Amino acid sequence: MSLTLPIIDISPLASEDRQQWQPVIKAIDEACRDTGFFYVTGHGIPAEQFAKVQQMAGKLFALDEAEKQKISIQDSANHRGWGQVSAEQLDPNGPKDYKETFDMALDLSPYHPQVARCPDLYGPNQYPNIEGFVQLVQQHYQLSLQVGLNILKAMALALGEAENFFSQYFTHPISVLRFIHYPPQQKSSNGAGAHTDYGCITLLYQDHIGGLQVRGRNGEWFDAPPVANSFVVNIGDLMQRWTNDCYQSTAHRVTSPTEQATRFSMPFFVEPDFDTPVSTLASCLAEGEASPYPEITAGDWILSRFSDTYAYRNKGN
Ligand SMILES: O=C(O)CCC(=O)C(=O)O
Ligand SMILES: [Fe+2]
Repeated sequence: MSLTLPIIDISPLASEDRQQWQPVIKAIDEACRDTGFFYVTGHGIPAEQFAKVQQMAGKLFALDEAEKQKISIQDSANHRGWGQVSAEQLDPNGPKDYKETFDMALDLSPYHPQVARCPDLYGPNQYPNIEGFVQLVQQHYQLSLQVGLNILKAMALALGEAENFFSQYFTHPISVLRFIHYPPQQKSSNGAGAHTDYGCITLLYQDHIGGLQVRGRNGEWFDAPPVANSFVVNIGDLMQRWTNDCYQSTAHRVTSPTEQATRFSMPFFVEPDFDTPVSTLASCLAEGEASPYPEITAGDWILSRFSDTYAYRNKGN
């Protein structure tokens, strides 16, 4: 089944002329209130940058298992590094995910005050020993964050807030850049189980292989095929809560490639500072309506969702 997701050129958001933002704000608002999934182009990251990062990720996944084990996410207190195939199970009722992963985020020394505040999410990254790796992924993290903040600017304005409403909470963001490698399987089967994302929004770069599927509001699954030089953007659960369900997170899943193809994707999970107070936006409540969601910090919310997904995090290590 196919359902066409909107493709929104966000390049006008970089203009000094705020009038030019209006059609983009409107298109993003409509997409967020509808399927909660859309493509963005005109984000400013050149195709060559993605090619470089994908090549670097290929070097990482091609390392010997023993080398990758040295940076295992299971040995990281703050969820960084390499995750082996089947470490994750996004759909608690489905099979384990047939994918390997690498997670990186803000690199803070263990003595940074934020680490004391939340050692589960802040702290050092774990990097492979590959020339140029650290510099490239850190640069890519910053570029992705800027795109995320630009989209959040449009969302804030659409929701009747100041343009920096969301970006004010990105001093020490818990946003994560993730590489995913989906090895081929014999027959078409689960690569990543059905799930919603936890945070504000996700920017997903996917290569040309395909396999991403989105559950429409009518409950049917449809393909979200690759679109060159785009991000697929979707709403996460934290944003759903923040907006009192005006913007809803949408379930999605990935089917493994078959035959000899391997798939690469790279989500960037846009998540604010750990201590961000998340309480329902006034514009998302009817007059006199009490919010159904008590205030929570962004970090406490993300942590509660993590423990549902990763078995190893519940085993005391
Ligand atoms: O690999 C993909 O296309 C999607 C991955 C995903 O949904 C996730 O990691 O949350
Ligand atoms: Fe996802």
